[in-house]
Amino acid sequence: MEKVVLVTGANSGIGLALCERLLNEDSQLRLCLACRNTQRALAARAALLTSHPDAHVDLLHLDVGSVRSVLTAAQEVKAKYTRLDYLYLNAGIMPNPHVDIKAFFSGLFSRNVINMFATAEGLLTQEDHLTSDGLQEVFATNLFGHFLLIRELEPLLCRAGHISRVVWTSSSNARRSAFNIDDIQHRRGTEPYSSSKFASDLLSLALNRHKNSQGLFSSVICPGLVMTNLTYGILPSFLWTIIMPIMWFIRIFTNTFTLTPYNGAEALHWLFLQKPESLDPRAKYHSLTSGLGTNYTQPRQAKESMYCMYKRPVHYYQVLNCFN
Ligand SMILES: NC(=O)C1=CN([C@@H]2O[C@H](COP(=O)(O)OP(=O)(O)OC[C@H]3O[C@@H](n4cnc5c(N)ncnc54)[C@H](OP(=O)(O)O)[C@@H]3O)[C@@H](O)[C@H]2O)C=CC1
Ligand SMILES: CC(C)CCC[C@@H](C)[C@H]1CC[C@H]2C3=CC[C@H]4[C@H](C)C(=O)CC[C@]4(C)[C@H]3CC[C@]12C
Repeated sequence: MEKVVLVTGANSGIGLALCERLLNEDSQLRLCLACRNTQRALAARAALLTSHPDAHVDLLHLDVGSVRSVLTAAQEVKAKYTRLDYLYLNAGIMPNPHVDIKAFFSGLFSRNVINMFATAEGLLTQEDHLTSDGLQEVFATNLFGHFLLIRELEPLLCRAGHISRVVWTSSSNARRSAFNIDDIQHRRGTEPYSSSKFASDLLSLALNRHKNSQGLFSSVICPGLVMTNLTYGILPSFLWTIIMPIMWFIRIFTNTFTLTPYNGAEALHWLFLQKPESLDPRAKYHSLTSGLGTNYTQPRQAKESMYCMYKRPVHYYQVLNCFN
């Protein structure tokens, strides 16, 4: 049977670009687009079939922010497929973002300017709210729904004699200081996005520790700064019109400014081609684009502070397991 690949948040941005790239790589794939909005999912499927008329593209209704939806979708996947080779955990949100304009202008004239553009450190806060399950929405969507999905799909992901891969779309905005193991939903802070992305890095480490022996391998990537619905939602559109030429100019000097979804999907695509044994479970794989527009993937080791947390991933995994 053909390889089966499931992508969450596949109807736009980096997820959709990844699907296009995977089909360019292997037109025999069985691709499952897991999306919450049926109309947008149908449009994405139609776009993929226009460029790959013979492709197998299935749709799965999945709202990763809803526990019930994840459980139902997982049942459907188990009933439909006998294998699952790649699970791309890409859906993500950054609701009600606020840019600290003062921090932006002081960063602009500091030595930290490149880092500020690459990571948005100290620039962005969000207003989170509760889902109908009573969870913080960013935690539920970016992390917990995906954790639950992996757990429910274990019969397909952890099979004797078979290798499966989980790939998280994390971010360079993931910050250890935004994460608190005693407040894993980030109820008390203003940087739920940073917290949820750091948590996905931590969970990936934990998954490797727990599941490699059962044939499941997890990796995290950072797509760089990509212009998608998520980024466009951060500023009013007229501001983006003014800023965009500057962004393309900075791109010449800054390889993390991947800018297009195609470029941003580079590391996701690259991981698809790698053998899991050759990967570093502690690295984050970055999509990068050179000034001349060449795409490449580079592993970057987590900071020392992450290693200090190296015992914590297991603890975090246990906390999540007890969560529901
Ligand atoms: N753009 C960037 O610069 C960066 C993005 N990322 C990460 O990349 C990933 C993809 O984002 P990007 O392509 O930029 O943005 P998009 O907004 O284009 O894509 C996000 C996707 O996630 C889906 N999604 C959101 N919430 C849910 C949900 N509850 N259930 C199912 N699907 C959902 C969206 O569906 P819908 O259309 O229904 O909203 C959409 O398909 C995210 O995890 C983001 O955090 C990381 C670093 C940088
Ligand atoms: C106040 C304006 C004149 C200028 C504001 C610029 C900002 C809107 C952008 C500067 C840096 C950008 C980002 C950096 C990192 C991204 C990160 C890796 C991610 O996961 C999601 C998107 C970013 C936060 C992105 C968003 C726009 C900026 C903050």
